[in-house]
Amino acid sequence: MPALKTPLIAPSILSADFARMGEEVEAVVRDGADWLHLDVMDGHFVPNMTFGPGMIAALRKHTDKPFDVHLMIEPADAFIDAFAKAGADHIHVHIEENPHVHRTLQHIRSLGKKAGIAICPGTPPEALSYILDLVDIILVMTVNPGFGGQKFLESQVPKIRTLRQMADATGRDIRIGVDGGIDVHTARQATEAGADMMVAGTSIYGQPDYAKAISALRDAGRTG
Ligand SMILES: O=C(CO)[C@H](O)[C@H](O)COP(=O)(O)O
Repeated sequence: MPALKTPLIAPSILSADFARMGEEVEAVVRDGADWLHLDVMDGHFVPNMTFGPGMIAALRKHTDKPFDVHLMIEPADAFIDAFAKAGADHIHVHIEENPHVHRTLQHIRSLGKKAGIAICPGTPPEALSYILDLVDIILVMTVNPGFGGQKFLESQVPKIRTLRQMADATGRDIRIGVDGGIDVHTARQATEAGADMMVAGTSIYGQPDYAKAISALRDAGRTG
């Protein structure tokens, strides 16, 4: 029998209690999170604002788990070094954000960080064709970025499948994450299409028992 594939789980602190963020991070780490997903929003690239490198540096003291930092900011280039210094392990920029994203990805890697590329629902997968050699993680947005608690866009499932084929064709180990509306009902569609990492805000931090929520998501997303 083929081995089951288990997706990584990255709770999004966007849905956590901002007044108790250190405790909220420790709680999901204790309860089984693989990575922490940190959404940085600027009120310009997306119509919402969150936090900057200062918050990430403060949270760094609460866990050694990888910090998966999703920059929904424009321009991002001027801030990459600050997020790296603050303790980001993976830095995602948006393909839509900047015509020189190839250079941005090179820069992220030159800092010793994993380079992530995030892609909005309206952007075709082929937009990533000429940068995949520089990408460690693809973050497929399954909602329009900016807010937690939105409904999973099923229209993105074929895109996940196409990106999985494109990623595998490189012969490199590229992770594909999904972000937005991921819960026990939608997880399987994403992982069957090729996602191997799931970001989840509401379906973890919106639940009374984080350990149960994380393990239910992981089970729901298991394939093979
Ligand atoms: O990037 C994001 C929003 O732009 C969030 O990570 C995402 O929406 C997670 O929230 P939820 O799981 O509640 O949909």
